[in-house]
Amino acid sequence: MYNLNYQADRPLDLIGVGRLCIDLNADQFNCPMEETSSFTKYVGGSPANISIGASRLGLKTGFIGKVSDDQMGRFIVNYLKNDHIDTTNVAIDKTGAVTGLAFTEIKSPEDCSILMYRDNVADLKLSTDNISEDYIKSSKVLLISGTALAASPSREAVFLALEHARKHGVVVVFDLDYRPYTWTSDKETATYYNLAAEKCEVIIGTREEFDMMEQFYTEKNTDKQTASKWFSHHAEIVVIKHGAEGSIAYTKDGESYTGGTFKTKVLKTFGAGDSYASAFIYGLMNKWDLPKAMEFGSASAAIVISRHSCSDAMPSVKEINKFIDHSKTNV
Ligand SMILES: Nc1ncnc2c1ncn2[C@@H]1O[C@H](COP(=O)(O)OP(=O)(O)O)[C@@H](O)[C@H]1O
Ligand SMILES: O=C(O)C[C@@H](O)[C@H](O)C(=O)COP(=O)(O)O
Repeated sequence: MYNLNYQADRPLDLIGVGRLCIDLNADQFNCPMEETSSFTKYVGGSPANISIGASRLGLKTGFIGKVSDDQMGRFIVNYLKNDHIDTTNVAIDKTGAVTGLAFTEIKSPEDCSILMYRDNVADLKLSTDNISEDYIKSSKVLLISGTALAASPSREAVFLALEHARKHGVVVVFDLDYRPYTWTSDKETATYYNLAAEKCEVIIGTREEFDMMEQFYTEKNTDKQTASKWFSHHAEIVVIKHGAEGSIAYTKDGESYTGGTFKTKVLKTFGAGDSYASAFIYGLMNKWDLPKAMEFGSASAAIVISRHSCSDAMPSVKEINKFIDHSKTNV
């Protein structure tokens, strides 16, 4: 079992911090980017997707981020507001920075990739001046994502947010969200990821993401060895995701739980991790046991990968329960 203590008096359940971007998802399937001619626009960025997913599940959600001072920035803020996400701490960049764009390529359901345009992006301009201690202490959970650590001043903003969260008993969830092209040096990447992970109660990542953090080791760690390192810091739960093979969660008391996957009609693979995280966090906040929270995460992922978008596709509790019931009656 795990031990996460949420402060009961907080008006918000979860605050996401970091990237607010745009996904431009290919309208043509089974088609390389060179031949793709049209895209549909959605709000994107891993922490944005997770926060939207959490809000759809009924968690009272806020966001700390920075958007461009243009139509794209306004589109993002309006979308969050429509999804009942508090945007009072979403700042507007005044330096002429732009919104990050993620063009998705769907060559086949198993072969998807993302082409990111992230030069001079507003999300990485988030600074310590945009971090309010009062706001952070108004939440039970703070969700951070690794990409915001890629450059200053966003990096320092996240570390300040972590400082406030630890001071005020806000449970910190870290979705590793490693995007190589936002970083310039492998060693620098691992260094900052490890420094942030030390301060978090829940760490969620893929095997490859943990491998990146462990690049200084001479031998490859097993999942169990990877997880155990963090229990000597603040971690209560470490989740290691293995794509279509499922996930495994470790708890500080030495237990581990294997999470399966649901059969689904995969349209594209991106969005799996973000939907898994939002539904898994929902389970944790409802104090479910880990197998139930992992099943809920896995079902949400199965739904989202069968749909065109990540953010817009995030399901409600009712949809996830219906999907689980339907899947169980069809095995
Ligand atoms: N092909 C698939 N079919 C069913 N579920 C999947 C599939 N791929 C991923 N999932 C679910 O999504 C979760 C996260 O996926 P994963 O690919 O590991 O994360 P990320 O998207 O962050 O790389 C998995 O643990 C699993 O539950
Ligand atoms: O995070 C981004 O900037 C892009 C996302 O919006 C995107 O759609 C995606 O890659 C989702 O990531 P995943 O859930 O880890 O597959």
